[in-house]
Amino acid sequence: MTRIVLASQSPRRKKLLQQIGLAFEISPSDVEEISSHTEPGPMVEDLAALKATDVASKFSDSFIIGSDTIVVHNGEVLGKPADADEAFSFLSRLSGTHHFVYTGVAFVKTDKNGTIQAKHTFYEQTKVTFSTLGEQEIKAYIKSGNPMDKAGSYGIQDDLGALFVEKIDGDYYNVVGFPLNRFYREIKSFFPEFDIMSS
Ligand SMILES: Cc1cn([C@H]2C[C@H](O)[C@@H](COP(=O)(O)OP(=O)(O)OP(=O)(O)O)O2)c(=O)[nH]c1=O
Repeated sequence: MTRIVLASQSPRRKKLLQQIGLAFEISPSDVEEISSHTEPGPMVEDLAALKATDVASKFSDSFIIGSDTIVVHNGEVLGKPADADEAFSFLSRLSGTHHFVYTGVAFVKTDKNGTIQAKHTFYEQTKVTFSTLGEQEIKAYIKSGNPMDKAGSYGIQDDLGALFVEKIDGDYYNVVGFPLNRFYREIKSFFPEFDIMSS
């Protein structure tokens, strides 16, 4: 059976793929995350493909999955905050307004010689609306440490992060970092040999 490799260090992505019963290995990529694309959708697809392709060079006869998540507020991309001050600035901007979370996913298939046989990418978008946050609430959340490794400085799945989200339009799991429903649909269309339900 073809080996499945998740090219990600994200504990959330690991948990979500375990949740659907997929058997996979983890091999994070340390490729520099720079894209020439400026539109968010193509940008996250490109970054996901960069990660998957980087890891693909180490695995023959494998199916490699890469992913990337960003937050876009008023047309501006918010990645992971550099420090607590930037986390404060990001969360202040998200307060009382909506933003979009984009996650790109890339599948790369390698053959027995390690050559890339197929590559497929897609992205999913979810609209998230925050309620109005007070300065003290933002500071308390930053103190918990949870925002620091997350795009836009929050985790919808965090104990306190969840309190800020008024509503979402789209896939919740896309916000967490991996769009499970779209992933399933794309696999069924493009790689029907992967029968997730009986893997
Ligand atoms: C908006 C949001 C993001 N995130 C996370 C998902 C991603 O892990 C992270 C965005 O950073 P990414 O660069 O997409 O991923 P990563 O660095 O964690 O892992 P890797 O590059 O190895 O795949 O933000 C949440 O966990 N919850 C949220 O609500």
